[in-house]
Amino acid sequence: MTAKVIDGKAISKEIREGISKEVSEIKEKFNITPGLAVVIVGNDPASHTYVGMKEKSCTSVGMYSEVHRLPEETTQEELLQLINQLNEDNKIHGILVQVPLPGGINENIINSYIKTEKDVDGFHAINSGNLFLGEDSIVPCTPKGIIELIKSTGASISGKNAVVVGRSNIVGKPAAVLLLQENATVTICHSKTKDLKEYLLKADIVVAAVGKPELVKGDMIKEGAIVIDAGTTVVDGKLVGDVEYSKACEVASHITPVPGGVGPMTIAMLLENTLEAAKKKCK
Ligand SMILES: Nc1nc(=O)c2c([nH]1)NC[C@@H]1CN(c3ccc(C(=O)N[C@@H](CCC(=O)O)C(=O)O)cc3)C=[N+]21
Repeated sequence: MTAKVIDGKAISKEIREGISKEVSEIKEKFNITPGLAVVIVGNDPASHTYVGMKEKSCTSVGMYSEVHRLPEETTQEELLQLINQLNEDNKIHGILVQVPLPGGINENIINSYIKTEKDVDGFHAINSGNLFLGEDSIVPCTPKGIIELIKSTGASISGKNAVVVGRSNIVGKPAAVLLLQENATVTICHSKTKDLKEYLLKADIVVAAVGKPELVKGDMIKEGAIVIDAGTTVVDGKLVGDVEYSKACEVASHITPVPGGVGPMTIAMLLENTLEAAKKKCK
């Protein structure tokens, strides 16, 4: 079997075009321009690249974008002050604080200060709690994009064995909850899992989100599985996923490439969440 490539770049482009149309409509009808504020603290080059991409996508669909680049030595107190200011700013419908944050700043405390309706990352405890409960919530961008990519294959998720590798709050855990909501049988594997291969060989759907280059080998994948690779590690200046791509292509039915898979969808979902947040202000 040679896997079909799930083209995240093309799918996200279509989504962005739809968003762009909706942005023009609400500008015209309600005189509201959806606005996103991104906050980044410190000098991590990869994080600055991602933030630059978010800014560019935002303006390309006609949204308002502002980026706050803060120095490494920013205190939690100073960051909270900025969040409060953005919470009160009517131009801003979405606030995203890029993670990881420098040591000394508690991510969960920062996220808890963001107004829940502006929490376009879906990291606030109220949003993650509502997601967990199956209530309406803002859904974290990467996991939301992952579900869309799986659905783009036309396969149904219900009743499938899904294995999520990784248990981060931003990808693994919420991805597992969303898959469960779609009625998959979900297993979460992580660094302490005894025999990763044993679990993976039963998986009809694999979501790899650990950030360990090529941890998931081709021979760990079941014939015909759908493989979603959310890993993005830079190795020798090149972006590498969590899946041994060329080998996995020989067994999977569908697979996402890195780059060009989950990454662009994450940004499309961020725009979608920002648009939704702005639409709540349209009356
Ligand atoms: N509060 C917060 N929210 C996030 O959503 C968030 C974050 N912090 N911290 C870091 C991760 C990472 N992330 C990516 C987004 C897009 C690409 C992306 O579009 N990548 C392109 C290629 C990029 C390249 O070539 O370097 C691709 O995969 O095709 C990657 C990674 C969002 N994150």
